[in-house]
Amino acid sequence: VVGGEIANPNSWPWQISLQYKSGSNFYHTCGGSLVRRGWVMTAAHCVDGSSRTYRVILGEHDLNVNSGREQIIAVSQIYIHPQWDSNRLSNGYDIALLRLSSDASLNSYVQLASLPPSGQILPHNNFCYITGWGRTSTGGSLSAQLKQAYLPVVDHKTCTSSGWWGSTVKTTMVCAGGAAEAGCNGDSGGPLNCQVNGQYYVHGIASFVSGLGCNAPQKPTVFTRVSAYIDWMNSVSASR
Ligand SMILES: CC(C)C[C@H](NC(=O)C(F)(F)F)C(=O)N[N@@+](C)(CC(=O)Nc1ccc(C(C)C)cc1)Cc1ccccc1
Repeated sequence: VVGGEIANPNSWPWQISLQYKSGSNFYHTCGGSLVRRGWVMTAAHCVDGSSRTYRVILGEHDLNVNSGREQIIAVSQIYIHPQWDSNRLSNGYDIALLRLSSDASLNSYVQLASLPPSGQILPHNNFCYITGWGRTSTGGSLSAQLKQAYLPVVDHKTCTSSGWWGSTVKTTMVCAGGAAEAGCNGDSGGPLNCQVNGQYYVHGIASFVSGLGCNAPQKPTVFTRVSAYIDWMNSVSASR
């Protein structure tokens, strides 16, 4: 997250750290959201095509400190959207569901995300926050502690205009930010937390930022629009 501030610990209790194993260590690679006690929602590009071993950490705040609030659970199965194509990021479908090897325990540090109603489109400037442990500047380092940044929604009409993202952005995506604050590598898969009627809903999954810079002008952070994939998620997690 570029800009913004360190979040109050566990104030986004559905945020998870997705980590992959390399050698005998695990490394943070993406964010994600706990959507059911045994299911995490993240970006397809986070778990693409690799035969890696993944785990999720719930109740996390500082990646380098064990607070005792963390729950570390292995990923037992990965369900990537069937129309996802890693060579066609601009087609969308950048969404995946991770089945956990055991159910998370819900408490004040670990809670389920609220998902929006199917098809819901938020208005321009809707109040949202991005959260994550991603780079704190373009080419910078990851943040050890969870960060948050105010990222208001940029409507589709603005986001797809010339000078902005143009036709790269589809209606199955949500744009947010476009000023000094932005998502960056390592925030991928994490939530865009949007306030609707005083409650936070995970309305986006961090998908991509400009290759010119995480907070390049007129290139807001682009998220997978969660409300476009409610039926798919229900079909996957219902039967398993
Ligand atoms: C892994 C890629 C596919 C997605 C990755 N996503 C993120 O970093 C996210 F925003 F989700 F946190 C990203 O944007 N990676 N970049 C590497 C940029 C990138 O790949 N962006 C991008 C944008 C559009 C497209 C397609 C839709 C034209 C492909 C890649 C980050 C970056 C930005 C500036 C300098 C250095 C690194």
